[in-house]
Amino acid sequence: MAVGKSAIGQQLAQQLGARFVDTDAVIVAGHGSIADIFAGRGEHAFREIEARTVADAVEEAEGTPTVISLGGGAVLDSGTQQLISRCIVVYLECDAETVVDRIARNSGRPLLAGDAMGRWTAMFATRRPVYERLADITLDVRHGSVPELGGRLEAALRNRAAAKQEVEK
Ligand SMILES: Nc1ncnc2c1ncn2[C@@H]1O[C@H](COP(=O)(O)OP(=O)(O)OP(=O)(O)O)[C@@H](O)[C@H]1O
Ligand SMILES: O=C(O)C1=C[C@@H](O)[C@@H](O)[C@H](O)C1
Ligand SMILES: [Mg+2]
Repeated sequence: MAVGKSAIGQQLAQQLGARFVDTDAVIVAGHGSIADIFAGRGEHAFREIEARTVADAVEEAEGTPTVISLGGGAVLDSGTQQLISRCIVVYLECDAETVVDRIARNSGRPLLAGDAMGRWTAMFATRRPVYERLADITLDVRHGSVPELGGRLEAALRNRAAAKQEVEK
C-alpha cells in the first residue's frame, strides 16, 4: 500500500496513450468509500467486490491497451491470480522507509488503522512472496519521482517486448 500503484500506473498510461483503470477508484464510484465498505460490510465483502471489479477491468481491457492499477490485496485472490496471468504484471518493489510519511497521513486505508507502520510491514512480509511469484516485471520504486519511474517502467516494458520478439524469431 502507498507504493505508487495509482500514481505510476496513471503516469504510464499517459505516456503510452493507453486507458487507465484504478480498481479501487471503480469500487469507490460504485459502492462508496473503501473505509465504509470495510466498516459496514466487512473485508470479505470488499474482497468479493474487488475480485469482480478486477475481472471486469481485465475483460474490458481485452484488445485495448490498458494500464490497470490494483489494490494492494487484490492479487491474494486465487481467481484474480489466474485471470491476470494473461496480463503483464508489474510489481512495484518498495520498503517501509519509503512509505512511512505517506502512510502516516493515512486516510481511507482501513487495514492500516492504528499502527500503520507495523501493519504495513507485517502485511508486506506475508504478501511479498505472492507479489514476487506473479511479477513479470519488478520495478524498484524506492527512488525517483513518479515521472521518472514511469519512464523506467516504459523502458522495462519495451525491453521485455524486444526480448520476447528476439526469442520468437
Ligand atoms: N515515487 C514517488 N515519489 C513521490 N511521491 C510518490 C511516489 N509514488 C507515489 N507517491 C505518492 O504517494 C502517495 C501514495 O501513492 P499511490 O496512491 O499511487 O499508492 P498506491 O500504491 O496506489 O496505494 P494504495 O494501495 O492505497 O492504492 C500519493 O500521494 C502519491 O502521489
Ligand atoms: O492492501 C490492501 O489490502 C488494500 C489496499 C488498498 O489499495 C485498498 O484496496 C484497500 O484499502 C485494501
Ligand atoms: Mg492505489
